[in-house]
Amino acid sequence: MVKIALAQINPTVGDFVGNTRKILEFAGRAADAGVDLVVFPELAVCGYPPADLLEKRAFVDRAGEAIGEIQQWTGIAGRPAVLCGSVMPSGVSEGKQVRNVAVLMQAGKVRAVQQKTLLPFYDVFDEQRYFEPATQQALTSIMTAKGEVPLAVTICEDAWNDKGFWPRRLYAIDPIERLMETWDSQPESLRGQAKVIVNISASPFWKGKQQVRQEMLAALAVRHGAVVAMVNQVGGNDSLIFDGASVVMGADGTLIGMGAAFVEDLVIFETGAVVEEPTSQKRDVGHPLDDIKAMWDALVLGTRDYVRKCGFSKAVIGLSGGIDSALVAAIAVEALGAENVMGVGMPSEYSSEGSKDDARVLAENLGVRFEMLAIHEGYEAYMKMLGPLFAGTPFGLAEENLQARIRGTLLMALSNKFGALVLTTGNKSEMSVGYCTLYGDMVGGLAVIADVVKTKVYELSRYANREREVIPVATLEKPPSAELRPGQKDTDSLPPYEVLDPILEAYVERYCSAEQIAGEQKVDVELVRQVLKLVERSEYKRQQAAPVLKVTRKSFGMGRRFPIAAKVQV
Ligand SMILES: Nc1ncnc2c1ncn2[C@@H]1O[C@H](COP(=O)(O)OP(=O)(O)OC[C@H]2O[C@@H]([n+]3cccc(C(=O)O)c3)[C@H](O)[C@@H]2O)[C@@H](O)[C@H]1O
Ligand SMILES: Nc1ncnc2c1ncn2[C@@H]1O[C@H](COP(=O)(O)OP(=O)(O)OP(=O)(O)O)[C@@H](O)[C@H]1O
Ligand SMILES: NC(=O)CC[C@H](N)C(=O)O
Repeated sequence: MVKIALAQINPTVGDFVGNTRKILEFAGRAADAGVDLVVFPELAVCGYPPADLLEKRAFVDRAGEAIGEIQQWTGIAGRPAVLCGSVMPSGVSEGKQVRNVAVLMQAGKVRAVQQKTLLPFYDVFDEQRYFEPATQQALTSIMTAKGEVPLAVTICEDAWNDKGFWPRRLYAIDPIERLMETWDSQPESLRGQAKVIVNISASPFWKGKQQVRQEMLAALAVRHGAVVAMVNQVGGNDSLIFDGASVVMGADGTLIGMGAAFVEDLVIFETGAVVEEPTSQKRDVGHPLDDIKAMWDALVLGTRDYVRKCGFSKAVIGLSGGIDSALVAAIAVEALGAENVMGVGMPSEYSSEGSKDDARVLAENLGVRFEMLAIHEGYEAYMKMLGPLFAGTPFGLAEENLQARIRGTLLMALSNKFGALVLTTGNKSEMSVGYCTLYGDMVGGLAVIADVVKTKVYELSRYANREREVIPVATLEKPPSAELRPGQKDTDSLPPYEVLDPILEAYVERYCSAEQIAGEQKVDVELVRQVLKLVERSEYKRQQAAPVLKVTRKSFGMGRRFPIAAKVQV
């Protein structure tokens, strides 16, 4: 019988002092609950993903010092063992300098160090760039009042290669299978005990991911007849949002415990020869996972953590009266508080009265400060300067984009003056086809909804209105328009979003061909090709864009790398 706590914490990358303090605080709470072992996520002492910070020797040394402090904490009698993710020198003369490890500490000593075996290298992950993989796995154990309890310790991706679950596996090795084989060759006294697989993770969110994790861990539990306990990091680190939602699976594959999603949590469960009910929260267990709610919560957490971990508390947003800026403002208010969000209306001569009113009503509904800065005079001044060069040319994109750029300049001026981060409002549909202006509406520090296609922007906006009308109905109902020339509508340049979005999802997220998409969506292949050409032609914009909060399997940014100066056939 062993009592284990999963400490689902929100570390900040590189903040060894703050992270260690948090680890010891959670360890203390777990100790008060009388657990034998408290488990922290992958790389908990330094935060995940540390990226090229791992190449700095001082960074790795500081991780060692943090582990030393935690080890010391376990030295006081009656305190639980601690299993914690860290980085350590690999000590090999050939190969990578560092290793990604789970360190088991008890009674003031390091009892075991298990190195990560499977290093993910796809999408947003780049672990093979830094870490030396483990070549072997060993069972470990902790001492409890009732004797020695064996444990199979793994690190995140180590659990993601089960042959029974994945139709095509990425790696030839299955560390869990190896550990379970070792289990069966243990001395009789240990072999008789319930099998426990502990997985320390930093597993970022995307829509549908919680379901995949639960199904995968359930499959592992059943195949090996083991309790599987996965502790996940929580919090936003740049583009990645970690949802927590740590999981305890019974040996029969039923979900017996789960951490709350998108907040820190401590999940405590007991297990022995017979799996018992967890003693901790059973929140979320058995509830259907709602994609829109999960995306909303993810965007709120991602925005809050990005702004705060970058040292800001306030945000400024251009409010056009349109749906994108309205949604971003609603997310920002939930993330930062209304008192920390400022909305700015910047009408031009092409802005409709309705749009100006909608922006004001939105700000009132949200309770945020709202200022109006008309851009007409500034626009006239620019046109006067450019007059000699533009003489004789028709009004066109240059003049349209100038309006967006004046707005961008004003927002950045407000940011500089008042120390508020500019939140950029472009959605994934626009970012895909390049329907946005460089140094104009693309300015800003964080692209909050650039992984949300326009049709989902509407769904999220309706979710924002779940309790009361926050986003004005007029904003939800009017046809999308950039209002950069008289009577402009998005559909002048693009197919309707109901047609466009499925094409984009198929191409951007699943890499389907034009023919596949045309067949799948029952649309003209030439229309599909036109859209795909826009996507290919606007890669340069995406590579200059602010970091995008990732909420789908394939978002723009570090997990989707395409050349710019290339000739791509679609
Ligand atoms: N390969 C490359 N690498 C680096 N830079 C490259 C480039 N190709 C062009 N460029 C540069 O980019 C410029 C063109 O890009 P850019 O100036 O941004 O503008 P552009 O893409 O020509 O126009 C912006 C489009 O977005 C629409 N818009 C704007 C604002 C808001 C919204 C909305 O609904 O939210 C829509 C607008 O109606 C228009 O259709 C070129 O003049 C050139 O300087
Ligand atoms: N009149 C305006 N006042 C303030 N900000 C504006 C104005 N027009 C555009 N912006 C800013 O530029 C962004 C791009 O807006 P635009 O209206 O061109 O396109 P959109 O994609 O329809 O966005 P939205 O749905 O927010 O209107 C807006 O989200 C907003 O942040
Ligand atoms: N940190 C990791 O090893 C993460 C990889 C894992 N497949 C996940 O997405 O959860």
